[in-house]
Amino acid sequence: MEIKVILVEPEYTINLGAIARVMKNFGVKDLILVNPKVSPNNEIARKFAVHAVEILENAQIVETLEEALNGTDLAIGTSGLAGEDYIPERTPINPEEFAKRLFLYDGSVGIVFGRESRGLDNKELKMLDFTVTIPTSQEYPVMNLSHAVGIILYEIYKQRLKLSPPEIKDKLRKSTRDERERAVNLWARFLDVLQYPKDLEKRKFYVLMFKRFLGRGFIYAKEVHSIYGPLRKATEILERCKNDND
Ligand SMILES: C[S@@+](CC[C@H](N)C(=O)[O-])C[C@H]1O[C@@H](n2cnc3c(N)ncnc32)[C@H](O)[C@@H]1O
Repeated sequence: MEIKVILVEPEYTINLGAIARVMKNFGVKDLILVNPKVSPNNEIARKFAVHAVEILENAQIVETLEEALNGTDLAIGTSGLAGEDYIPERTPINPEEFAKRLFLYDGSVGIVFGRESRGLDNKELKMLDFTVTIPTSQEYPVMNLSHAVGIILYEIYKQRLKLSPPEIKDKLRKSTRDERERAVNLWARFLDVLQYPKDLEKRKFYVLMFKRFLGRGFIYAKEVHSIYGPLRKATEILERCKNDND
């Protein structure tokens, strides 16, 4: 499993440095910066990175979150605002639960952190498979960006220590984003042919729920493949019935 830390529009050099340092502490090397507001090679960032300047030097800079997610099989958002359960983009799991499930996974995982000023918006969270929220005091739930990165990487590191490499390798292969996306598209097509629900917004919501369900479940490739056939068949039968009736 390969982990990438993705920072969306980071605003403070001190945080960049502190994040590079904590990444190295927990053995994570890949840093992607989406449209950063400060340079990773700034003197202050380098000073706070201490022995991890190479992480700043090798950081990949991209313009959009889409670009950053290219090549990731699983993309996780992080938010201090857990929100209500009925806001799907913000229905969270905690970092420990996330880290445990992560090690059943083989692919490339992008962990996305938001801006210091306003976090990630719902449109960005929608692009991700699910959200992780660190439980904190309700009096002040939103953490400093670099502290949040540290806690999540620490939880992953703890799990890494528990599992030996051969055990990890023996696990079945987990589904990739593309494989799950294919199932989501088939589900969307099925609902379109079924014309259910009539309300298009509601239909889109059902598709989003299906995507969340697949993402949060850490589904095996074999499992997701087993959805394709029945969905495709059901859609074909429905289409045929419709054509016969026309
Ligand atoms: C300073 S916070 C953003 C604060 C912003 N005012 C907001 O309301 O979202 C910057 C980033 O740190 C991470 N973060 C902060 N608190 C967190 C928490 N309790 N759990 C998970 N991530 C958190 C998230 O990635 C967040 O986007």
